[in-house]
Amino acid sequence: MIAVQNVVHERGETTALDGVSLRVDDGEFLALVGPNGSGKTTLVRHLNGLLDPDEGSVTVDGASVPENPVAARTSVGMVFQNPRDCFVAATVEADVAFGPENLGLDRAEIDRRVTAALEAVGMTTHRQRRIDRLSGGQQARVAIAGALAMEPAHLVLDEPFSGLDWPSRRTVLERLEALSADGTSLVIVTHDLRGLLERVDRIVALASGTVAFDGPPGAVAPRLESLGVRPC
Ligand SMILES: Nc1ncnc2c1ncn2[C@@H]1O[C@H](COP(=O)(O)OP(=O)(O)OP(=O)(O)O)[C@@H](O)[C@H]1O
Repeated sequence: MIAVQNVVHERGETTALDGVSLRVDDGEFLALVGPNGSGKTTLVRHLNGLLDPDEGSVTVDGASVPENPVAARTSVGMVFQNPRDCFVAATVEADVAFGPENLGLDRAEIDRRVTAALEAVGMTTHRQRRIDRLSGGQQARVAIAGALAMEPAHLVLDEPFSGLDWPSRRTVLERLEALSADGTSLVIVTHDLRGLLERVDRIVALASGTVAFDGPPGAVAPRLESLGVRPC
């Protein structure tokens, strides 16, 4: 379980998070929405210790994230908004294998994970290609595959669908839904709820660093426009 309690975070002159509390249970599938600058990226960066709160607490499976950032980075997988900055190897296969290799897994298990992760994002046929020769959308899919291959207990994806075509988006969503059914907790930061409203358990909307809505998708639909989210 991920638990965020009364987190305040100042970024320069801005109070990016102003007393945010949020709980994500194991297996829960949550979409985090809100207008530009509302604090979504700042919030999710607290979940694996990339940022520390000025006030309040963040725990993952009962352990304080600021006190155990290495453990948090293992149990909370993260797909960043700009995947280009995060590749560590030259080819698709080597990049997706990098995380599992660092977990010390044997070759057969690494191969199984790489194969499954590339299949989940529709990139099987690109396995041997150089990442710098891929399109932006293909690179975004490799970044998602890299996180999937870690098989983390919790997975956070910050705007994972920018640049993904509809078939890739649907394939990834189906895989995420299956992961959630198997007990992985999922947080997706997005401006676009297409294909998500019927899949997620909860929507959380931020506005000016505070939680403006936290509830089931059925309850958010009439309020989407006022929450700064495109109605589906
Ligand atoms: N590195 C930084 N230094 C100073 N202020 C920052 C920094 N990063 C973000 N901010 C400020 O913190 C606030 C929250 O930004 P954040 O990136 O968390 O919003 P967001 O909801 O993810 O936005 P978007 O939808 O545009 O990605 C904004 O007012 C932003 O200007």
